[in-house]
Amino acid sequence: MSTAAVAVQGLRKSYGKVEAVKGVDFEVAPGEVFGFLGPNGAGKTTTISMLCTLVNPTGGSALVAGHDVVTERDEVRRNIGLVFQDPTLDGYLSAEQNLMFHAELYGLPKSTVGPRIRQVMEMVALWDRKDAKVSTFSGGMKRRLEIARGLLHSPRVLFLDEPTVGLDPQTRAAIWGYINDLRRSEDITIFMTTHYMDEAEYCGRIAIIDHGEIVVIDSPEALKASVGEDRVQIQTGDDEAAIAALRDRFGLEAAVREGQVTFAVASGEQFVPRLFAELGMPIKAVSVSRPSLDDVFMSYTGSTIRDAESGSGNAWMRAMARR
Ligand SMILES: Nc1ncnc2c1ncn2[C@@H]1O[C@H](COP(=O)(O)OP(=O)(O)OP(=O)(O)O)[C@@H](O)[C@H]1O
Repeated sequence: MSTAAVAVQGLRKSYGKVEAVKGVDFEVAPGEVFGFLGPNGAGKTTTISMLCTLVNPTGGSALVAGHDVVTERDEVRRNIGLVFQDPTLDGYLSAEQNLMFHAELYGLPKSTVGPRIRQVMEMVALWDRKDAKVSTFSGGMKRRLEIARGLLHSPRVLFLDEPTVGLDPQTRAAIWGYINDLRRSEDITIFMTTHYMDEAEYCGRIAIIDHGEIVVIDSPEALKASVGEDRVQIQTGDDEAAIAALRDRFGLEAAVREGQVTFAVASGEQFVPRLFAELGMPIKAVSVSRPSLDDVFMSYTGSTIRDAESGSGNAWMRAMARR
């Protein structure tokens, strides 16, 4: 039997003709923070829903905490905590009452419930608001309370589906502070999905998922190192002419990404003086950046995550991708 916290083989899910997840394989080690990174519609929620036993797979297999998600659903559920995109807290109840309700659902021993509720609420800095109605909470406070609730029964694996979606940058950073603290204080594995690049940086390893398939799995550092080249973006008066000039004069393939002519070169800063001297047309602005997870995503899928979400990733860029 696998000792992995999560072990997935050939997992698939189709909704009619839509193949939401096309056969994914991966393992998550105990104690790891593992992230699924991909644009909206890539299949992240469907995968996490299968692992949490909320959706039945069409094919393949998955073990969570050593239990099969199809044949041992109750065991899986006892061993996992869930924080999903849509809040499921009861606004009419106080924060503490919401957690008590959850404790009852999970049949936690009465003697341990009080101290454990206090412990998890302190973890997310909400103990002083325990008697307040949840309807008076901000979005960030609700998400923190959901994380506390997800931890209440001491799960071995905590699943977070887009844990900071819709929150402002400061609140997102604070939530990540709590998640990192809890990883140190609780013996727990975290599986999360995100379409935020900066959020993926918090993960020990990430799987990039696109159109229902895992494109690559590695640590954020290794993925960035694998891209190697810098990203250069320029603004000129004529994007088409600039793309043609880059191809003709430098042999570079460029495309308009997020509104700017974008291409990759080995040493961007050294290339810029040549660009100004030899492009043969005025350049209004230029920026050079080291490979980010954005570039990793683009390199492996042929589209930036934002363009993929707006549906403007094109076939030409896909052809350029490494696959
Ligand atoms: N219940 C369903 N019935 C039909 N199609 C579905 C259903 N759930 C998901 N899909 C489709 O499966 C694909 C993957 O959706 P999924 O929600 O897993 O993506 P995602 O990466 O989690 O994106 P998001 O963050 O927007 O939820 C999409 O094409 C979606 O329209």
